Amino acid sequence: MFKAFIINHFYLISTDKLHIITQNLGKKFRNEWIFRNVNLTFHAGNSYTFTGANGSGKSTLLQVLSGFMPHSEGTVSFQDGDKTLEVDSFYQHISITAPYLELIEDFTLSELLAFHIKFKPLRDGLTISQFIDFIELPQAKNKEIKYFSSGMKQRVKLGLSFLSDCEILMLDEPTSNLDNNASNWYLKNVQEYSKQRLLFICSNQPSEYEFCSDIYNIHDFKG
Ligand SMILES: Nc1ncnc2c1ncn2[C@@H]1O[C@H](COP(=O)(O)OP(=O)(O)OP(=O)(O)O)[C@@H](O)[C@H]1O
Repeated sequence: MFKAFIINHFYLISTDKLHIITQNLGKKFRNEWIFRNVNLTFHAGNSYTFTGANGSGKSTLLQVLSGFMPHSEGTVSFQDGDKTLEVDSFYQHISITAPYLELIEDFTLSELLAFHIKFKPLRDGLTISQFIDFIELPQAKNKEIKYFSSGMKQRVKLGLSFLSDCEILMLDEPTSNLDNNASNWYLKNVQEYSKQRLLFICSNQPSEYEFCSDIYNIHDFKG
């Protein structure tokens, strides 16, 4: 019993390092509140999904949490142990895959990755060539991104989230444009590469988040 407590205690310490806390967080566009009174704490080592109808505010909440979009009331803070991080530094800890975030179309895949790793290195010292094998696109390494299919682009975006060396993954509609094979590739890797990290998913497809521990419906934050 005591041992279990100790193990649990250490588990909590080791996964609790980075966390995000929201207090009375709200966002409105003009006079329309998209969400209000969001009081949640998100811990590294856990996965969280936001569901809700089209236009309900999933992507908006994700962007507010990331610090990319300003909120209208309340607070969102990143805690690294006892330290509170500046909002300007949030991005260093996050990798986002979302339909509204575009890849640089004029680069080849190899050029894009060389550019990316100047800002966010890959985990475990992975090389560009290993990354390209991971996303299973070796034949496209010298092809310009503008000639990629939408599913190929989605693999690149997901690969960058899975393999970038950062603690927080934010995946908005992660399997959009993916065929069955690629959706299975996503499901296998999202579980593998979210271990010990903080994972957020915005989705209306249960198959994308079936493994997720905490699921929130945006409609619960309308009042
Ligand atoms: N920059 C903006 N200015 C004004 N309204 C916006 C802006 N961005 C989003 N909205 C509105 O906020 C609401 C929530 O949009 P959001 O994209 O967050 O929804 P969503 O739940 O992610 O939708 P979907 O499932 O279709 O992706 C929508 O009514 C949208 O029109």
